[in-house]
Amino acid sequence: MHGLNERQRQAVLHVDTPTLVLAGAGSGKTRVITEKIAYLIRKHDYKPHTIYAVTFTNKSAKEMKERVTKLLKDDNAKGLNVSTFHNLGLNIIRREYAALGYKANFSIMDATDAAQIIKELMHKQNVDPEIVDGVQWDISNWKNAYLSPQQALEMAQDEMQQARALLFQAYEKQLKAYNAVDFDDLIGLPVRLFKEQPRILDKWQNRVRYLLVDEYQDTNAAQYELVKQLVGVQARFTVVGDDDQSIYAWRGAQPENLAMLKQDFPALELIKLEQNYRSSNRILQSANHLIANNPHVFEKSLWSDMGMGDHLRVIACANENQEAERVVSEIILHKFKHRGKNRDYAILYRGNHQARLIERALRENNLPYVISGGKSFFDHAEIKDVMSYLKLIVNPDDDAAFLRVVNTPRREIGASTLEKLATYATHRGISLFDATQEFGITNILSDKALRRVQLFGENLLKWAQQAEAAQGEEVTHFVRGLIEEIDYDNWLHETTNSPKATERRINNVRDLTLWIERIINKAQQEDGEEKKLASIVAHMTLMDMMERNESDQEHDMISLMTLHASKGLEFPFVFLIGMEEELLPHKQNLESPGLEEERRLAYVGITRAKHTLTMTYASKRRKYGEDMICEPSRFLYELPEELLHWEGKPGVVVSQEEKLKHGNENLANLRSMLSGS
Ligand SMILES: Nc1ncnc2c1ncn2[C@@H]1O[C@H](COP(=O)(O)OP(=O)(O)OP(=O)(O)O)[C@@H](O)[C@H]1O
Ligand SMILES: [Mg+2]
Repeated sequence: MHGLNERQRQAVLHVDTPTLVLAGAGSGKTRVITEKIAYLIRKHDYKPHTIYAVTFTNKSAKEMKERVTKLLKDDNAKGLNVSTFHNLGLNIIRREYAALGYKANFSIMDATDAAQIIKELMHKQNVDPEIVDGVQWDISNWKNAYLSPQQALEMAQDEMQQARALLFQAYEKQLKAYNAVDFDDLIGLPVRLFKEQPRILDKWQNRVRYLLVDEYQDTNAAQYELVKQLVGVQARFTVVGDDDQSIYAWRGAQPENLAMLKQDFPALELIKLEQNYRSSNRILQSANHLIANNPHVFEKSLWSDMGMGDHLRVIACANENQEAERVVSEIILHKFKHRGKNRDYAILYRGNHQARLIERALRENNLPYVISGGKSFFDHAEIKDVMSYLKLIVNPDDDAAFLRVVNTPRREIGASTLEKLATYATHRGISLFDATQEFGITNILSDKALRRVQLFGENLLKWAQQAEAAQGEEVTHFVRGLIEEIDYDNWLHETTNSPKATERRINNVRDLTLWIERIINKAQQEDGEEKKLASIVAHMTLMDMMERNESDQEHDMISLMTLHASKGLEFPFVFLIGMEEELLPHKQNLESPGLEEERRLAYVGITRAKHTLTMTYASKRRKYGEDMICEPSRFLYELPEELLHWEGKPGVVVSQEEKLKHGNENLANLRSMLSGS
């Protein structure tokens, strides 16, 4: 615990009473969690596998495990459970699937899969899409509030709500038939199971001897329930959070959970941290000043002994192109002056679409970058195809996967054949895959169709058997063999417009197999485990772009990410772009309580910076094919004037001349530095 301040030490030392650390950004909350895990293992003889820590992203889970391993040096941190809430839920379901009425190799449906299922259900049941617009959202909310379809139906107040609740019911039935769970189920199912079967809960309470939760302010009702269940009356837990950083209300997060803790656990020890170890005082004071505009559950005051630091810069740009160029030229210059590493720089923005121009500018200047939390790797059609094959091979009940791959590549199995097959399967209560294996279909399909369906079925069966037999490296061989056998590269050639796009897609598929290989090797090296396809598929479904890039991140690259994805991270030099009305705050959140959430988002962004923070806004921005005049964000005016340095005036479009002048200055600067070095 060397180097912790007094309050942090207290937070680590409280082992017998539940502990809440409530503190602002950069005050060492995450640090408390890692130190506490090490302390529990060292001084309280906790076995690592009895400690469970929950973090917000896969990336931070990985980082936390590494930090603890380092802290423990020779002591063994093997078996320590650090994961996201969703991964924790998945682990519970993996062990308890039978009690939940699932078969071992259940599939996990992501949001796109779920949307597809809902679309098909609407079509099947002839529901007017307009009536149920946004129903996926409702379903997610119901699940996060752990309401059953029955309860949703009872609560419905008009026909429209009824229609939605009925769709929810059908959706749940469909998932079950596919032996599949969706993302919300990963939390919801364990919660329900623990409610209904106290003996299983007992077992888990024994397994989870100590629970730690980071970024607690972003837990939703279901996640809080899971925490309460797991800790039980023993209440051995530590949670850390910052209500000012709650940015997931739109996903059901309830910052009130912070206040609820005191009610639910009267013995709760509340510890506040006030020293910030991350940012210069100018950055810190600006952040404090901004967030003071929000109503507060708990008052906090942060200080730092990192010196005043530079002024925060606000740069006016003529338009979004100039903004991108300017940010990139600032980075080039700064890197040169300070011999900065690429990885010291982060460019943060409100929405993913803002990354495009920045990316282009970075590429043009040969600056390596990595985007976190952008369009998921899994959203690419080719990745969906291959993953669907793998899912289906692992879980033959996954009809959604079956339908995706049955004609990819083309097998000439037509819509009417599929419909007959589906009717047959529904009638007999079996999956499409199973139906292909049955003799009964000979009576309903034409000879030609039958042959094709049976051939596909035989192949599936063969692959399923091969996959079942394979472990470790054999799994990689199997996946490569499969892609070759279905001649997938060729299919991409045939169906993709440009050679360049084809190449990109083939590379994506290659990346996927390389990634599978990495997962297998890692499991072998770290835990001596020979992975099977089923666990690899489950593991991968839970990952996001962030984790895929995890190995890249260790390389020297500039980070690009949304404000949401930046939570918990820190960078020496931060650029916050698009500081404009209707962008940040987002145009759909211009009024309370959305506006407060936007302000917290800005607060999160500002507090990522250690040494410098540069904010930019454009006076004009192209939206929907039109140039729109933009106003600087109101949040800029909520920062203390004396700590800012404005470059260019608000609302004044920078002329071509000025732009040129600036460009020339930059060049001249660079030249003089080059000649000086
Ligand atoms: N006692 C300490 N002495 C020196 N450095 C510290 C101390 N505590 C934390 N730090 C450092 O301060 C930085 C911020 O810590 P940490 O990430 O744990 O803060 P946090 O409260 O979790 O922030 P956030 O709210 O953004 O998640 C880290 O670089 C950490 O190593
Ligand atoms: Mg943190």
